[in-house]
Amino acid sequence: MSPAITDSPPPTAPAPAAGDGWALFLDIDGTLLEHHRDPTGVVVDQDLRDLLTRLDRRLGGAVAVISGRSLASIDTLFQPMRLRAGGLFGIEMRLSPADPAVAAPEPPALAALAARAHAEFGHVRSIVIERKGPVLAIHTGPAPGTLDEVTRLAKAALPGLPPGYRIVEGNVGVELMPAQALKGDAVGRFMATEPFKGRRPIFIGDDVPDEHAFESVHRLGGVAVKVGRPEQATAAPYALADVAAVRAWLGDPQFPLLDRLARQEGRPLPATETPPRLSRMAGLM
Ligand SMILES: O=P(O)(O)OC[C@H]1O[C@H](O[C@H]2O[C@H](CO)[C@@H](O)[C@H](O)[C@H]2O)[C@H](O)[C@@H](O)[C@@H]1O
Repeated sequence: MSPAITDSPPPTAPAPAAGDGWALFLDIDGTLLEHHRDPTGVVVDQDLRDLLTRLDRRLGGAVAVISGRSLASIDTLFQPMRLRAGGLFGIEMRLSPADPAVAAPEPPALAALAARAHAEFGHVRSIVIERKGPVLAIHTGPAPGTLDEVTRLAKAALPGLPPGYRIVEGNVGVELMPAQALKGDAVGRFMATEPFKGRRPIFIGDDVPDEHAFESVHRLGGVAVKVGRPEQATAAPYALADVAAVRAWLGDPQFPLLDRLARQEGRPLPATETPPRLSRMAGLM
């Protein structure tokens, strides 16, 4: 943790400059990008590339995406950019932008489950089966009832998968993943390396796997921000309404929350001082 941030500044001290002492971790789908029925249908616009480039420069390179997508998928989306990234919930790590995207292998039992899912659900238009090596996603979208059926199939297959596999039920589907697929661990690995080391992490995410990262940044003295779905329980004490709000907040040249948090170190923000675009989740702080 950065001494410059953990040592509360005296009340009269100026707020630290926006780029000092912070590291930024961003989920992709539902946080930086609006959802699309087909995972390959989302498009990264030039504004987002420019925003990430500016943030990276401002935070001295301490910016990474932590996603359920594979590194190859992240590279395809953001090309020609090469981001620091934790892909497949941290199974595929790229700690430095110079590192290549190395794909993790698919266990045979998971390939067999993917084939079964295709046989059972391949005809359902709303269902998309995404094979990502050691992680299998079955996206159900908003179709009523299909989530239950898909979850039943995944649960029945679980005992046949390698030890440690688990099912994560997300907002619009299920993902089967090995034990080491934990976004919080990916954050921890970045935080142990330059240029993240000694900084204070911020994680912004919208879905169930992001909760592990929220808890991780809390342990590291950081800040967790949940996007959307205010009705869901979350470990994140801060909230942004949607993708547009995330991008507007990240794009604000003043970084208002960061400066304010630094001034308020160790004390919750009074409700009246909550910045307008970033609201605290009711009852969580
Ligand atoms: O951790 P994230 O960056 O949020 O990635 C989570 C999953 O995102 C993608 O799936 C989700 O978004 C798709 C595009 O909007 C949508 O079609 C799908 O229903 C959502 O589940 C991605 O395809 C997955 O591999 C990620 O695990």
